[in-house]
Amino acid sequence: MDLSKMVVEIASEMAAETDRGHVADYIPALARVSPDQFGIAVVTADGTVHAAGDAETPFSIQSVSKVFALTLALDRIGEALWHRVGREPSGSAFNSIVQLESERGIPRNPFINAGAIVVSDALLAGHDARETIGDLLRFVRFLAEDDGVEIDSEVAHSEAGTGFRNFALANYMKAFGNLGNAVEDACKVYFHQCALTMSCCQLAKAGRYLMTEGIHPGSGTPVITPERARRISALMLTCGHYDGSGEFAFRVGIPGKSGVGGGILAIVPGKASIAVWSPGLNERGNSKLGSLALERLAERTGWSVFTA
Ligand SMILES: NC(=O)CC[C@H](N)C(=O)O
Repeated sequence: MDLSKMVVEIASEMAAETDRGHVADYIPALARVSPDQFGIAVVTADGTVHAAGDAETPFSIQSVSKVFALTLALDRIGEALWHRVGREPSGSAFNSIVQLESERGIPRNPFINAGAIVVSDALLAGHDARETIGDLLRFVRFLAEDDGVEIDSEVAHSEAGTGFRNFALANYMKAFGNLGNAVEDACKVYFHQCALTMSCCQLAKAGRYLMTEGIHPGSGTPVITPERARRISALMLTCGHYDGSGEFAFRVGIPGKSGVGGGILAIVPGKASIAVWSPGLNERGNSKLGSLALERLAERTGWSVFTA
């Protein structure tokens, strides 16, 4: 299998697609991004990077960051985190508030907005928001082995200025006693983590620890236990695309986490860490061409968590 050729082919197929979805416009700073872009990067177990298209262009990783925040939170807080956030797919939109009322402020999973705000709150644990944001940035730079990873403060402020739904989710959970810190601080951490800016190459490198059962390939040190790495991947498969998670699992068959910036991080255990990016989204807020590209890559490589 010639992966380098395959990613180049997929990138040129995506360039020819005319139906590219719609760029997220509810965050003003994201509305300006051109939908014409597409990038793909595949890092294999031996460390080789196969990339094509706009694979070096930085983009706002948005909800893909929920994977890294969850990893850090599990490492810091451990299993106690699961008292505050569930592990079930929500079947609802990523920013829905509906289930929180009958489920008493406990979000269904860490990959919807409400769940990620709880994770941000858990990471804060009484620390200063700036310090926590700095910790997250350093963690992602370490994972990617790249100090060029940045947080785009314009995106973070743009989102804070229009993030009424996220503030509503945080306030609602605070009312149920499921937020230990001030709503403003938990949301500040959340908005800044969403504003992490990475290229496909950086993102695929950052995701390698999930391909290698929790080991950071650069240093050989554990980022997280093998059991937790498997569980994070399980959550990516069941919850990583919100109410489009079933469809993604059906079409692609590997764990993936999407973000409204148009990025998706996908993991083939033991084989590859993949990042795709195209800013146009489908009706569930997942990258339209990113999903299509992963479907084609999975088809052509035979990669799936359902086959040996
Ligand atoms: N699905 C997403 O990527 C959502 C993240 C975005 N920052 C929001 O809170 O709305």
